[in-house]
Amino acid sequence: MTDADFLELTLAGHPPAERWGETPWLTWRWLEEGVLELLPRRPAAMSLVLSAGIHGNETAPVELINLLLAELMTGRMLLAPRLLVILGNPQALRAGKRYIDYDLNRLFGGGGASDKARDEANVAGRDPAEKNDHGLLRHADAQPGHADADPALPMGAPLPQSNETLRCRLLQRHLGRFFLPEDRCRWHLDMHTAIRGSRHVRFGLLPYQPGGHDPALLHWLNAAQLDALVRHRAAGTTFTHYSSEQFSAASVTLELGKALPFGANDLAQFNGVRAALWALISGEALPERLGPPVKRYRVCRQITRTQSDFTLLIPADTLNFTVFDRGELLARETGNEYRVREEKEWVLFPNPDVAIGLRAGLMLVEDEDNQC
Ligand SMILES: O=C(O)CCC(=O)N[C@@H](CCC(=O)O)C(=O)O
Ligand SMILES: [Zn+2]
Repeated sequence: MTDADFLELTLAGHPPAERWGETPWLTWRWLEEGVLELLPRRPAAMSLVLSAGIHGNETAPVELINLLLAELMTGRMLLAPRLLVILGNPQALRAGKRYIDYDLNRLFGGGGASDKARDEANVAGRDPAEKNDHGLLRHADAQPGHADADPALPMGAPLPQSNETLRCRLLQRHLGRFFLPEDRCRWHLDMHTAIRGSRHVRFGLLPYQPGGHDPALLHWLNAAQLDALVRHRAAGTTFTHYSSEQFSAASVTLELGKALPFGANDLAQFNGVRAALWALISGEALPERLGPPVKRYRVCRQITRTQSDFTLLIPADTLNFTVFDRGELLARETGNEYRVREEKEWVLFPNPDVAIGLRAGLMLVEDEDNQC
């Protein structure tokens, strides 16, 4: 595959003619569509999962990964960690859609706690009582391809098999196989882009980690010149929650700009992330932090759509990280109103087009105590 291109092959739906190969620094294996393992010849101090394209319309990080692979596969770049590269949802990437049947990033860990439980846990700042039941993908955490949940499927019912339920199980199996019991350092960087524009263009979301976050990961995020970091305060069903909870990986979801089609991205916006990623992978020193310190937030509440008449009152052109004042009405539905409770709250990922039971937005407060 040295001259071929991982992304091109994945989009074409063809495996490479050769399914393994080597350079002076590494050996590689195409494990299956969108899953490539690269192992350094020298002993590695880290096992790193690098994923993108969990949502098929989020293309900039996929292009970044492809540039990185071109360097590695031609022997121009050294490889320091054991590396598993994942293009999360090849069918959705081909279709240029967030997902085909369900939102893949609401399926990991078997569903488990409902979004309602996460909402309550965010307020209380604790893990929801309901924990994951592995292997069973449940309706409460899946997002059908239309705004309303399928009425034939009661909340909590097992999901029918689909592109995303299958892909989720497969990716979970790959993580289980890739991470080794003897690993001393496991990282997972899952790269996304936001649907709407953001006041902070490059930011990270740290999954809930009761024991706190790995200082080496926080240092790397700083060196990657991120503008902001958001700390989740409840367990979730994202890929990074899964790797963090199941494998004690230092995991982060990176959000790089706004979702655009392949070829329309300005990758120069992500030069900082690119430099830090290249340094991590080639085992070189991390770049210095430039500019102002990372702005820190934590999730204080999740807005969850629970009724069919749910109305989000946040205007469609509102940027992520727009601030709202105490008392402002954000959303309403029968029996429920979402108003800003804290003196100031910042909105993230407001989305009226989600299924009943799912997250329609996150509300954040500043997290200036640096307790990430
Ligand atoms: O812009 C949006 O509304 C969504 C962008 C996106 O896909 N974000 C991830 C964040 C995962 C997390 O909360 O850690 C997602 O929604 O899955
Ligand atoms: Zn995404």
